[in-house]
Amino acid sequence: MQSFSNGYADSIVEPTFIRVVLRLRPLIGEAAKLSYVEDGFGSLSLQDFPQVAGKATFFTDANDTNKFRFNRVYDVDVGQQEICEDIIGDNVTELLEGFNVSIMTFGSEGSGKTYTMFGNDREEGIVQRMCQSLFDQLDRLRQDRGNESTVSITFYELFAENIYDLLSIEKHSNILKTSSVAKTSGLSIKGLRTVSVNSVNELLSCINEGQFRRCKSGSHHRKSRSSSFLNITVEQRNRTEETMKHSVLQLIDLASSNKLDKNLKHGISTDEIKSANSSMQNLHQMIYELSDSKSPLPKTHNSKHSHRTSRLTKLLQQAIGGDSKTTAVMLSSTNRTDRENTVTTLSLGSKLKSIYNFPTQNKMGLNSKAIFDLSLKNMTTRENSYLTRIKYLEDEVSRLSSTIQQNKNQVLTNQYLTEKNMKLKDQLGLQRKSEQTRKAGSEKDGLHSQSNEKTQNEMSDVLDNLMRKCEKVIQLQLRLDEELRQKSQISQQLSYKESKVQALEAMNVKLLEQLDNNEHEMKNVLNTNSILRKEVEKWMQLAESRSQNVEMLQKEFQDRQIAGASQNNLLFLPGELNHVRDASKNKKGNWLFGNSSSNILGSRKISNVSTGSVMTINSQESNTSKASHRGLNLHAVRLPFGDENENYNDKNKSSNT
Ligand SMILES: Nc1ncnc2c1ncn2[C@@H]1O[C@H](COP(=O)(O)OP(=O)(O)OP(=O)(O)O)[C@@H](O)[C@H]1O
Repeated sequence: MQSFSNGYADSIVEPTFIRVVLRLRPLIGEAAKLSYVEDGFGSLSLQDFPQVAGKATFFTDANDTNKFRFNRVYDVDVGQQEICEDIIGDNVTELLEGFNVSIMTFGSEGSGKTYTMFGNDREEGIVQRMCQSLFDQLDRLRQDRGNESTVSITFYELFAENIYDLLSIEKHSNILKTSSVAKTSGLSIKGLRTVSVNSVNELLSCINEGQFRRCKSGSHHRKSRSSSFLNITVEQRNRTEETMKHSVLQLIDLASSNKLDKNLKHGISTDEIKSANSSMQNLHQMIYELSDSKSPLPKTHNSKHSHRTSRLTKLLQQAIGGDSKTTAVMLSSTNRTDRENTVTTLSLGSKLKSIYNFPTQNKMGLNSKAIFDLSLKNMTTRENSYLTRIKYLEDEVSRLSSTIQQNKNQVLTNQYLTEKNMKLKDQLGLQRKSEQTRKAGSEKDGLHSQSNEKTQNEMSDVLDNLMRKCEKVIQLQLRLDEELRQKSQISQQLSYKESKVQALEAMNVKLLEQLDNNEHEMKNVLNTNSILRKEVEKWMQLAESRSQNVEMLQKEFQDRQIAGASQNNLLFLPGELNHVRDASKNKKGNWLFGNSSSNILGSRKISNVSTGSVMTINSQESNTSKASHRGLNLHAVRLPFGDENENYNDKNKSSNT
């Protein structure tokens, strides 16, 4: 490879081909797919494409007509991250070594140029990833080698051969003036804003601002036909090594390469369509010319001439055939209906791949004259940018001061009118008084002429009229005051009532809470009651069954006692009790009757007898005793219930013993 000097001491120029990669865009919806074969070595063959409209010039190789060669082909299924990282590759490192770097996207409408360069809401593009990598590496160089660096950017778009500043501080950016640089066949843009940034966030927010302005500046076709140029300038100084590096990263999102039909409506004027089409045509032509030139010599007469045809080609002077390390990203559709555009893109890509660039390492000794020239140039650019900003701010200040002045004048006029009004009122009062005095005087004297009297009468009428009006105004004012007072009273009452309503509502809430509590307690009591009721029923059933048992036992006992008595020959004289002493202590029961000799005479159920176990009644005292029983003691024994029987048996036993 031949080397050339670029004019700076120690700078080496190494001619190198532009790196060209191809990204195939996935199909949208149900579109029919172009059949192609990617051989894995950067060659793409279109299978169903023998020729397009006879444009054999599109083919890269006369013997191998369908083959287009690239440095790499990314098929439809390769993701954004992998593509971006591969494209960025060593570019940031080379930039920081002092080489200018250019990356440009190229393709027809909707092929994914902006998506690949700037990404979208969900995925970052080349720009974001490169900016991050740039600041990461600058940080590392500062820490490891003590490099001091400054980063500044310009961001503009070219639409229909007009340049607009995307970082302009004006709301609507104007067309910027340009002048050709004879030496380099490049373009100098006047009044372009340069912004210095200190962090990746500052840089990205500037870029987002510009990109937002570009997308919002008009119809989709306007954006599609515009090319954006993002230039990031990096300056690094190393005081230990006494070197300085200066490099520019150019990120170019080119306008769509397909022609726009000027007979259709696109939301842009016919002139603009014409200009955009011819601008793109010039670029295609330049690419063909440069690729045909087999000479690796930089800046030949031909190459300079090729760049001069339009502003677009002049702006691409550094990237195509210039001093940049350039990567061209060709974006292509795989849709069968886009075949013609695809072939154009593939052909241009193949052509670009055969163009020489002449990357130069811009590294200088710190004491060299070049560094001062460069610093001077940078300072001039910055000064221009500051001057533009200062001018804008001055305009703003003067606009605001004139608004303030207008407001001030208005206030002064108001003050003046109020004062004048007051004076007139005073004058009116004085005139009225003097008129009254004069009237009184003239009545006294009777010397006034009739005409004077008439004038005076008229004046006095006018004055009266005015006074009446004034009085009316005063009355109206008073009425207004009164109404206002009433309104304020009503509003006070209303607020009082509102507060009362609020208090009542609060009370209501409390009462409802209490009611809830009571209901809850009531439920608890009812539950307890039902449990108790069940208990009582259980106990009653138990009592019932016991009383049945007792009755059975009692009966058994009675039967046994009678049987026992007959066995022991116990004899009772038959008797009858009908005498009751204490009714409250009486109990129903079966009683045995007998005489003092313990003979059971009989058993009888009686209703009213004392609960005492044994009653002894002298039959002689009894009113009801029968004659046959007189002189005998009658014993009556109540047969006890249940457990009472046992006591009785015990007693009986003890009395027997
Ligand atoms: N490889 C891809 N994968 C997924 N979506 C893509 C791809 N390429 C492009 N798109 C989507 O297609 C749409 C058009 O892409 P983009 O705007 O990047 O195209 P363009 O070439 O810049 O178009 P134009 O020149 O008209 O401005 C966008 O919504 C984008 O997100």
